[in-house]
Amino acid sequence: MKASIIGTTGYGGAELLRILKNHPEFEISSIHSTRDNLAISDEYPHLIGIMNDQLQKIEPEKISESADIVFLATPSGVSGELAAQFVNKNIKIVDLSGDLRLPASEYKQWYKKEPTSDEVINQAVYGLTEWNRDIVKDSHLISNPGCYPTATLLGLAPVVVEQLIEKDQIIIDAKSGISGAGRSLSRTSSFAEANENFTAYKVNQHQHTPEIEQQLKVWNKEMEAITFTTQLLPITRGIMATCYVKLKENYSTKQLVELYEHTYQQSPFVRVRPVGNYPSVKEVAGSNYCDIGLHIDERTGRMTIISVIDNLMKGAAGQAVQNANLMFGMEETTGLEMTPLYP
Ligand SMILES: NC(=O)C1=CN([C@@H]2O[C@H](COP(=O)(O)OP(=O)(O)OC[C@H]3O[C@@H](n4cnc5c(N)ncnc54)[C@H](OP(=O)(O)O)[C@@H]3O)[C@@H](O)[C@H]2O)C=CC1
Ligand SMILES: CC(=O)N[C@@H](CCC(=O)OP(=O)(O)O)C(=O)O
Repeated sequence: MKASIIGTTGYGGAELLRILKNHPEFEISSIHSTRDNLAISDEYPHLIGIMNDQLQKIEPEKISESADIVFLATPSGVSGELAAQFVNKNIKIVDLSGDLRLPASEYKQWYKKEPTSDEVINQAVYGLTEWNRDIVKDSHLISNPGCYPTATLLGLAPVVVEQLIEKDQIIIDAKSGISGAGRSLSRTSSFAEANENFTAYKVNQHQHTPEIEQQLKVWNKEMEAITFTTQLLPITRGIMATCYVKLKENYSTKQLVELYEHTYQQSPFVRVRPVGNYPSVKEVAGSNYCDIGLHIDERTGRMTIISVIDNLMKGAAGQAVQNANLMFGMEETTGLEMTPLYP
């Protein structure tokens, strides 16, 4: 199967290259950039001797004639326009941006950008793979989830689906490594500002808030607004979402660990930790795993759920390929069974 990548020079694009270069079924047929005078190894010297392909112009007509799938690793605001140019062509599409995840009116409110048309958005299937395998398989257009929503939703799903928690008491304390902000330079992600620092940002205003709420409502339409805080960790990769929920009845930690194990027993990329064991971001770095640990505080009736992913893998390119695998009838693990890079 032939795959093209647009936005190749970004971090998500580079991670797609790393995965697809070693994928047994996908072959990278073309890589694209707005700067088509470069070879990818000019932009990324770590690829010298591995991949020296020339970056090409972004020409949807040509790409859809030569590839079976295109990955849009482009910024929000750009991806939607590109998706609109591919949807009626004979090519499958996986978009890594936020452009297709929300209805147009809500997108405008949270992203403060012009949305693409509802006609395109409505064709997209939300690619939270573990919960949407059946619709992902039959889709031609995938809206890949955001990095924070992936960690958060996989952590919350079992207790929301089983309706074990209060509908208006979810608090999510989330932290991301700096690669989550992409490769462009900015003051907040510069070394001097981020190193040995720890900063909260977009408090109660993060664009992933409605994406999380929307999916919680799919699982249980009674669910109400969440409290969501995002923070910048001085590490390169990794997200930890610590979720606090209020249980409706008394359960032991062991009972809920068993529920999580049961829920995810057919999900090779979700690893539930045993009682008393909590994951760290390093333990999933470079891999497509989402590791989840949990504990119930019997004094307060609250449960703490700790969910970690690598933002560039399960939070972006890894999940994108997981979805692409299903779209072409492959095992979802194909080309994605990397062991985490440790230490
Ligand atoms: N980083 C992460 O952890 C995650 C990222 N995402 C999403 O994935 C997408 C890619 O993210 P990331 O790789 O981090 O971002 P980067 O900023 O690192 O890269 C984005 C790339 O998009 C290309 N681009 C920029 N403007 C345009 C344009 N007008 N037309 C076409 N291409 C353009 C650029 O390539 P060039 O200059 O070569 O054209 C750039 O390298 C974003 O939508 C992001 O929100 C989702 C989950 C996690
Ligand atoms: C650390 C950091 O800055 N992360 C980014 C994640 C952006 C992202 O993934 O954007 P989408 O909305 O397109 O998914 C942020 O919090 O905005």
